[in-house]
Amino acid sequence: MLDVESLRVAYGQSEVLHGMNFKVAPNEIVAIMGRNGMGKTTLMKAMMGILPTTAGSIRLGGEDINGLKSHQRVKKGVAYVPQGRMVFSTMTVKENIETGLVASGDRKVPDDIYELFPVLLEMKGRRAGNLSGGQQQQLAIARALATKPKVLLLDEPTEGIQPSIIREMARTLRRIRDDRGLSIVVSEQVLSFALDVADRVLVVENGEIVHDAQRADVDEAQVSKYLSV
Ligand SMILES: Nc1ncnc2c1ncn2[C@@H]1O[C@H](COP(=O)(O)OP(=O)(O)OP(=O)(O)O)[C@@H](O)[C@H]1O
Repeated sequence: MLDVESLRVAYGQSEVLHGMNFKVAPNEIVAIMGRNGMGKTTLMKAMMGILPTTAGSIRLGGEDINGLKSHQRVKKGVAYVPQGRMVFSTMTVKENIETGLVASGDRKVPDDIYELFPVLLEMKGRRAGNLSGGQQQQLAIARALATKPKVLLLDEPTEGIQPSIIREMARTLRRIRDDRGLSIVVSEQVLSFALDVADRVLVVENGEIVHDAQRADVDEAQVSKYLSV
C-alpha cells in the first residue's frame, strides 16, 4: 500500500534521512520507534509533502506521490495526525472535523466518526481548545478520518496523554483499521503502546531503519536499548 524507497531528506546541508526503505501492507499497522531527534517527525513530514526530499520515492498503491503537494496527497488517500495534534483551537469540534470533508466530498460529518468517538458528538459545539489532551487527540484522528484515507500517519499520538487513555487509543486504532481496512503508520517512543497497537515494529536510529520485526518477534530488550540513552 505504502512503499518508501531510498528516501533522503536534508535540512540545508544536514542530511537527516539517509536513504530510508520500508513497506506497509494493506491493512497493516506499523510502529516506527526511535529516540528524540532520530528523524521520525522528519519522515512523517516528508511522506506528507510538508518537507521536500532530496532523493527517493514514496509510492501509494504503486503510484509515486513524492512530487505532489500535501493537499494532493490527502486527496490520494494519505492523512496525517501531527505531533502535538494541532487542532484549530478557536474552532468548534464539529468545524474541526469538517475541515477534513473537503478531501472526501462529504457534505456532513459521517455518523461513523461520531460512533467511534462519542465524546466528540457530546462536545461538537465546544471550542477545540477547551478539550483535554486525550479528547484533542481523538479530534485530530477524527479530522484525519473525515478525509477517507487509505493510509493514516500519526506522529507520536501518545505524547502528553494519560496511560489509561493510551491503552484505549491502541484499541481504537486497531478498530479503525479493522472497520475501514486502512493502513496505519504511527511514530512512537512508548514500547508498550507500540506492542499493543502494531503488527510490525521498526526502529529508526540516525535516519536509518536498524530493526524491523513482526510484533511476535520483537526483541524487546534490544528495542528498549535503542530507545534509552
Ligand atoms: N527545521 C529544522 N532545521 C534543521 N534541523 C532540523 C529541523 N527539524 C529537525 N531537525 C533535525 O533533524 C533531526 C531529526 O529530527 P526529527 O524531529 O525528525 O526527530 P524525531 O525523531 O521526530 O524527534 P522527536 O521525537 O523529538 O519529534 C534532529 O537532529 C533535528 O535536530
